[in-house]
Amino acid sequence: MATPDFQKFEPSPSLSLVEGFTHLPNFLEPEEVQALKDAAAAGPKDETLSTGRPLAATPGVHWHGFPRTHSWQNGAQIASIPETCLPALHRLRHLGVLPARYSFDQAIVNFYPEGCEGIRMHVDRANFDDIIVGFSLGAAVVMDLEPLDTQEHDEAASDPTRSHAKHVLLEEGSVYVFSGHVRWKWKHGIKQGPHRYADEELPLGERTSITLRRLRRPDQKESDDLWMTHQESKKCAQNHLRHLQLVDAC
Ligand SMILES: O=C(O)CCC(=O)C(=O)O
Ligand SMILES: [Fe+2]
Repeated sequence: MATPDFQKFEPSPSLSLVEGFTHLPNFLEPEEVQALKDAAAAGPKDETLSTGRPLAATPGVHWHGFPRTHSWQNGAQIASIPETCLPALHRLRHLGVLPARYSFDQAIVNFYPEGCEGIRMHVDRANFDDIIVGFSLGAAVVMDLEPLDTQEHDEAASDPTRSHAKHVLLEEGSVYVFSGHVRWKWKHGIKQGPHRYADEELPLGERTSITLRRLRRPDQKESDDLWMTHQESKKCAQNHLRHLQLVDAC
């Protein structure tokens, strides 16, 4: 794979529509897009496939919306989702978009069939920590962002230079990062297609997103590894549970 050109991806303020939101179009190299598509097509290695959106409060890779029972192609030389995401996560860390020593332990692979209803406006659950990273594969869509606070909403709406809702074009290979204000104080969602962006109708097609998260735990240890192993993450979760039981018992 070619050496990445970090200069090319320098995040500029114009890429941040809302405080805490970073959008990096074309951030993934074509080889990375292909490797992620292959990993998504191969399906879960040993993780359970879910069709709805359960709590997903456990570490590992969770698969949502896949139309078929998707079984790992045994013996295929295909890297796992976390392994495939790592180079791009390293670049994000190098650019300062991800803080040093912040690690992930969960990925949600969402499949959106062509013309599906998208994903309703929501704030990502509080059992996930401050930073959520999303990779886009397949058809381009528009993600809507809207403040939760009606005051912020009204102020923005009365200022002609700011629209109360923001719209981001998520093309294949783009990466977005939610943290801080936008993570906790804004909601986001994707409407049913076809979408319009800059007066053009976007072609319909299937799309897969991969969002990387970290389960929130008070005793979270900092790590140089970008992906916390299952074992470490499980130990951390057990400690958290013990901590909660102790608190409950008091
Ligand atoms: O498909 C996307 O990029 C967004 C997914 C999302 O918001 C979620 O899984 O919470
Ligand atoms: Fe979300």
